[in-house]
Amino acid sequence: MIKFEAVTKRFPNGTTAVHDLTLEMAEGGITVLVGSSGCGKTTTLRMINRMVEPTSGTIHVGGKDVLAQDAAELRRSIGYVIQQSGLFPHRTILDNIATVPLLLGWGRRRARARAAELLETVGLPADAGKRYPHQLSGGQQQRVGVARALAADPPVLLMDEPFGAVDPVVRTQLQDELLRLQQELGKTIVFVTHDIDEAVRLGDRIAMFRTGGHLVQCATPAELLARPADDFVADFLGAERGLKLLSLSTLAGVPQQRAATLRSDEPVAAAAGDGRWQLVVSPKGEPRGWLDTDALPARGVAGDAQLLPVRPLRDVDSLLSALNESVASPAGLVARVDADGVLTGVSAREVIHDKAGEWHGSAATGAAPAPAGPAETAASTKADPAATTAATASDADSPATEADSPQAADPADLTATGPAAQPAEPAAATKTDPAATAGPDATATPLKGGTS
Ligand SMILES: Nc1ncnc2c1ncn2[C@@H]1O[C@H](COP(=O)(O)OP(=O)(O)OP(=O)(O)O)[C@@H](O)[C@H]1O
Repeated sequence: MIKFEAVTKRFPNGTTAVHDLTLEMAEGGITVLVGSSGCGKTTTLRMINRMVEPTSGTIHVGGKDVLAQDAAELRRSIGYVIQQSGLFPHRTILDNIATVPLLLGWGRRRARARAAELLETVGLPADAGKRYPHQLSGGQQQRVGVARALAADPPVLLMDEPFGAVDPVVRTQLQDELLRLQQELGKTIVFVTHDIDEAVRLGDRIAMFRTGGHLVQCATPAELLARPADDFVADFLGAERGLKLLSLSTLAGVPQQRAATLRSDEPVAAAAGDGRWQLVVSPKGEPRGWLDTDALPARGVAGDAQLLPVRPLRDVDSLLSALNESVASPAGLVARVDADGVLTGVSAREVIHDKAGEWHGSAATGAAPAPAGPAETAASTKADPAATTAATASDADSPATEADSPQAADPADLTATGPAAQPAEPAAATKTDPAATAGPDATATPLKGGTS
């Protein structure tokens, strides 16, 4: 969908921001550009919609040379989302979202109807449409920024650190939303971030740059983590890259075994001889907590206060979560539940660790990763709901396979003159210059799912 061929960008002050870049970005995928500050990510992104003109080389979008197209038209046809959302402060949310359709001459009624539809798409309530940007939280504003970029249904979205200014919780929510939307819409997305975790979570492919605008490696997240091209990439990925790799596989292929359970909503009487750790479940079968029977007087009665916390995981949860939980679990067992939260079995720490090692090995050798689909955990993994006790923790080894700012531009100017009136590359324009990033065309044009 997007093809860079021998592209170089040298700014008038002599800085080479991008050096001889040849890179292809697949249709319908998320390509994440990562690298340390000043390595040319934003410049690369902005050359796609000609907010920055390449010094040499060619860029094709959808088979067409961008330099052969009208710059303003090109910008309106490509979604663009920036860090500070770049909303117009004196325009309502609906009008902000409707900006590009209006510029494209859709007519007010149709443009607003589309804007209202998009509010819902990005998970905002309908009444948010009447508000002004300052009346929304930062995270909500970013959603509006995404909605605005999607307004004219562009095939390509450019996203420049769109979630950089929100707290980690909101950031994760926005990433989830983006992945959900991407499954629905299948856009070609180019996403800039300096956060490698974000890149691993979102990217189908990750392009890593180093200072001077050099592309060092472009690969899938698993390839990158398992086989970094050089020390620079390995350092950037960090000492925990082996663990990060585990975030890319799920628990689905990990064998389960039946759990020693006690079914009760009430304080429970621990039965002797059932092993040290028992999982107390509700009458419906939802895990409530671990019970250490050794800590009880013989045949003693346990109240909720004696239950140790359990954090059950589903098949879609990552191996990383499983490893983490297996370490945290007092029993060394991970409780597994189905989509309704009902216990299906437990997996032992050792089993999870082995699976993690296998996954790492296959990624490192480039072998196709074992499919981690739910099929591997057959329904037979379910513990018998009628059972109050079954295997004990000591059975763990058994192979239980049963188991930019709004001030940027005056909206009036926008509608009057259209984005085309803005120079593609304003003097001294940098990505922190709101006027450069949130100009009408900027707004006119600037959004993959994962396991937890
Ligand atoms: N308009 C400009 N004029 C001169 N130099 C520029 C201009 N825009 C960017 N640069 C320089 O080009 C290099 C690449 O900048 P760019 O913004 O593309 O990097 P980046 O990887 O996106 O950085 P960051 O992660 O800090 O946002 C930097 O050295 C920057 O100072």
